[in-house]
Parts: sequence; C-alpha cells; structure tokens
Amino acid sequence: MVVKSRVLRSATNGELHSSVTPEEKPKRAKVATRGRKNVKAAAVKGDAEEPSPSPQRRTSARIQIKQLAEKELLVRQRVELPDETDSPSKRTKKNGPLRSKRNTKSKDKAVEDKAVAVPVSNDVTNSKDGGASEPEVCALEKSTTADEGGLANVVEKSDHAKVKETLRLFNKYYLHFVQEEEQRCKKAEVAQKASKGSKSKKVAPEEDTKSKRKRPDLKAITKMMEANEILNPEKRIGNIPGISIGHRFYSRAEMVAVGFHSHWLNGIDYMGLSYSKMVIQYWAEKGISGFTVFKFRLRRIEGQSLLTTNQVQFVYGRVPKSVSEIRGLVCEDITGSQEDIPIPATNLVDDQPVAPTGFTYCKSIKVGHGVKLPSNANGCDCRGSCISSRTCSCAKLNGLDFPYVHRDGGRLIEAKDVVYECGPNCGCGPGCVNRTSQRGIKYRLEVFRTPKKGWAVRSWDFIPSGAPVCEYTGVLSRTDDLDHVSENNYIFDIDCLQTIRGFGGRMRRSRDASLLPNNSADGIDDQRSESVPEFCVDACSTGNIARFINHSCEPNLFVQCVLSSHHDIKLARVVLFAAENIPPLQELTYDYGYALDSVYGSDGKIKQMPCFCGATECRKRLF
Ligand SMILES: C[S@@+](CC[C@H](N)C(=O)[O-])C[C@H]1O[C@@H](n2cnc3c(N)ncnc32)[C@H](O)[C@@H]1O
Repeated sequence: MVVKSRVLRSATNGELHSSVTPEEKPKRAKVATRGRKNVKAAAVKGDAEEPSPSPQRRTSARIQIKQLAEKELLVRQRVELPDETDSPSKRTKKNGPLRSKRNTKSKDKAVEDKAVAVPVSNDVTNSKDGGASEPEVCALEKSTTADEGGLANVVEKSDHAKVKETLRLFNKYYLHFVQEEEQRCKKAEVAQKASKGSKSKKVAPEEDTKSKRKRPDLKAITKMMEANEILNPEKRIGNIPGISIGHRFYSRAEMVAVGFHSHWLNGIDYMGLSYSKMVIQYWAEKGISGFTVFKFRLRRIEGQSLLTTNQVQFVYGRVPKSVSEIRGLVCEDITGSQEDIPIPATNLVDDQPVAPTGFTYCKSIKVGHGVKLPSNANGCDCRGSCISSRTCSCAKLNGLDFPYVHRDGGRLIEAKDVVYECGPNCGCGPGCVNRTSQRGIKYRLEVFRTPKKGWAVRSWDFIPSGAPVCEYTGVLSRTDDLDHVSENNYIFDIDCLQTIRGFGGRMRRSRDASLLPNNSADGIDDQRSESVPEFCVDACSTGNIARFINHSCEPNLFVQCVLSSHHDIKLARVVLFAAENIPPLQELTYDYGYALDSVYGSDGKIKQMPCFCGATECRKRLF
C-alpha cells in the first residue's frame, strides 16, 4: 500500500451556548468562564468575584458610556493602534460595509434603546501583537439535535467545514500581514542604521512608519469584514453552529472571524431590548482591582444540556510536566537522541504494553539503491540572512516573495505548489527564514497507541498554523522497485505534480506564478500523462516520527513539497505543516489522499481499508 500526500480539508464539530439557569448559576457560571484564559474583561472578572445576591445596582446610561469609553481608552493604551486619535465612529466608517452594518447601533443608540449588554465576548487585553497568545477555550454548551441523521447531519457538517475554512482564511491573511509588518520593521531598522551613519536628521524611521503600523490580526479581520468573509456576522444568543465545546481560539481576532465576538476590542457586546428576556438580571459592581465589573445572570435556553467542567477544561487531557508524569510510558525516546527533543512512546491500550518496534529511527532521508540525487542548485548571493525578495534569487523562485514569516521560528504563509528554500550553495546562513523546514523538530511530540489505528502522534505543545512539524523521512526509492512489495503501509509517493494539478479528488492549489524554474504552468500540465510518481520515500524499516502519523478525512496537517538543495520536483522533500492552530494533545493527521477503489491487491481485486479517523466528515474508508 502506498501512503499518499494530501492537502487540507475541514473542521471539528459541535455547537455552543452561553447561558445558565438561575438555580444552577453559582457553580456553572464559574465553570463557564473559568475555561477562558487570559480574561480580564469586566464580564469575566465577575467570575473571580462570586455574583452578589445583594440588590441589583443599575448604572445610568451616562455612566455606562463613560465606563465604556474609559475601558476603550485603557485597552487602546495597551495595544498599539494606527491612529491614536481615531474615534470609534471614524474607525467604523473605515471598515467597510459589513462592519458598518454591524455597527449601525452605536453605543449611544444602544443606550437610548436601554440596550441590555450580553456577555458575548471576553478578553479585551489580548497579546500585543494579536498572534498566538493564550488560547481562549470555548466554555459554551453543545446543543442537542433532535434529528441526529440525514439532513441534520448535512447541516452540521457544512457548519464545521465553514468554521474551519474561515479560521484558515483568517490565519492566511494574518500571516500575510505579519510578513508585511516584518518587512516594515526591517526597513525601519535599516533606515535607522543609515540615519545614524549620516549626520543629516532627514530620516525619522519610527515617525515615518508609525502611521502605517497596525496589528496584523486586526488587519486580517478588517480585510475579512470588507470582503464579507466573517462567518455568522449577525449577533445572536445561543450556539454558534460549527463550534464545539472546548474549541480553543488563539486570538480575539479569530473569535471575530467566526462571529463569536462582533468586535475585536470590546469585552462586552450588547443587543437590543428585544433580547432582554434572555437576561434575567444585570448589574455593575466595583471589582477588587478597582474596575467596574458588569455581571449578568443568564437564562439557560430551553433544551440546552448541562455543561460540565470536563467538557470545558479537559477536552484534550493534560500535558505531562516531566517524564515521570507520563502515563503508559513504553519508550523514553524513540529517536535514540537523534532529535533535539526526545519523542516518548506511550501505550495505555494493550494489556501487555510494548513500544513501537521493527524500524530504525533516522532523522534524515537515506538515498536508496538506484537513486541518484541531482547536483545542488545554484544558490542566492545573499549574506547572513535573506532579506530582500527583490534581490534574493530563491525568493524569486517563490513568486518574488519569501514563503515564510519569521514569527514563531518560521511559519509558511500558505500552502504552495512548491516551496523553494535556500540550500547548500546559497550565501545565507542557517538562520535564514527561507530555511525554515530544515531546522528539525521543534515541538514536543509523543507517539501513542490507539485502539483502532495502531500508533499515532500528538504534540504536547501548541503548534501554530503554518509551522513545519516534520519531514517524511525514510529510504528514497524508485516506485518501480517497490511494486513487488505486497504489504507496506509506510510508502509515501513523491507526487508533487499530482498535488499541483489537484488529481485524484485532491484540492487543487492556487497556481503559483513562478511555478518551476524551467517549466511554465502549461509545461506542468503537459506532463499529465507522465504523472505517475517515479520516486517515493519508504519509511517501513527506516524512518522518523512522520511514519507514525495517521490519516484523517479532516486533517490538521498538510503536505508541502519543498526543494532546498536541488530543483528536481520528482525528488522533492515531503514536509508536513500545520494547516491550522493545533492545540496540545490533539492527534496530528494528514490526508493520505487515496481515491476510493484505487488500491488493488495482488489478486487483482480492489482493496478496501476502513477509516477510523472519527471526523464528522469521514469517508469511512482510507481507500
Ligand atoms: C503510515 S502508517 C501510520 C502509523 C500506523 N498507525 C502505525 O501503527 O505504525 C499507515 C497505517 O496506519 C493505519 N491508519 C492510518 N490512519 C488510519 C485511519 N484513519 N483509520 C484506520 N487506520 C489508519 C493504517 O493501517 C495505515 O495503513
């Protein structure tokens, strides 16, 4: 059997809610907010301070406006905004039709309406750069669906897919703007150095660029608002389709992207009086640190099931703090110290737990018999680190840009046909951003035993979208040479051309302007008939952690062909990247990319293998 490469697909499942019945209030209200980390917004602060049963204190409209303005000012001091004097109304106008529509009720109008604030949102003080900060766990309730099959399933399926797609789109925009920001900073740095050298005080880079500065996450959100790409733009009370309990958001902006928050800044949102029947009671109190704390007593929506602490906090389990804490440890390091970070194996499944055996760990590709690697390509002339995409010849191959951003040790901005990295003949050093996938494994991975899929892989660390996880290593072989092998579950065909063209039901990638140095896009299409992969990586007897990564119909990794030393796409390196923000302990998976009924046994009959990925959109078969 052949394990084939694949591209990303869609998301996780579920729905949510935010209310509690008055009787259940003290316990569950606490649960509902405790899962949300990094929470300093007024509504959530209320969590730390048990809602008081004392008489309700109403706050006048004037005071409410003042408090909101104070809060906004406070937040604006903590995050860098492009124009310090911009008023909220001015910003609304800038943000396009959708934003305008959603903000048609200004704060003043809300107060006129005697609007009831609803704690749709939480933290107002996210990380300064808006990047992957502390995750925010969805502490909301999964609603029960009366009809578990048929149509209901279809609706649910597409909701989850939409959430996943929206978050991926957001992360793509986000990384594009991160790149823009990194380039701006670099320019400013260079200009500053130049101005230090010269006596004239003509350049004031900080001042010069300050007006252009804006957080990449906010830019991404603005872009999505302008393009009407925000999911669930209408405010609502109750569950948001496609988001399950325990879903982790990694920035406030992600929550805005899926419609969980309607504003990236405000901690508390409001809805008109018509919704007042949902809020039993609200009041304001002085919190322990002097802030005004708004508290809300919400009514549980009819039919909504109970929410438990487990659902909110322990969806993925607990990350061990040391080797002694690892349950079911069967091997301390399957890599035999080859990787910088040990990879333990655990087995809590078998009665007599054993470690993975039958292979030799090898962190890099071994060139097999009958395979000759092409000579190294000419490199770029950059020094130290590649900075200018206009002068770096490797950047030119990537469509006149670097495919990675520096953030988090290097993240791929988006999946590409091929990524051209700097190689042995390049003038830059190992720290160059365009060598991101060559730096080895940087997350704490674990091989663990599953009941139905054999071994599997997960990470103890959060993995941000676009981060390289590992290369698929093994013996680089000719596919013809392995044709006679009947049972080998660890062969990865190097089928970049199929990936590029979207063959076999695969998602076609957006065409890269600079595709291959000597091949036009048409040239690649011409090779359609010759697209049977000539080479593969066989990880059966020799391989690395990638050989343990299972297939999923809704994967969180994607396969990226990378060329770093030579430029022969038939022998490209196969690297697995995070397709989305991956929370700790979630199984790492990619789509093996089999077309159904495409695998034949030695008897000439179609072979089938059941899929146990457990995804809502599972095809039920691997092939
Ligand atoms: C590359 S190996 C993955 C690691 C493997 N689970 C192991 O124990 O070594 C591929 C094999 O894992 C199993 N596998 C992977 N994903 C699966 C899935 N979604 N459902 C069922 N089996 C799966 C199949 O036996 C497949 O041929």
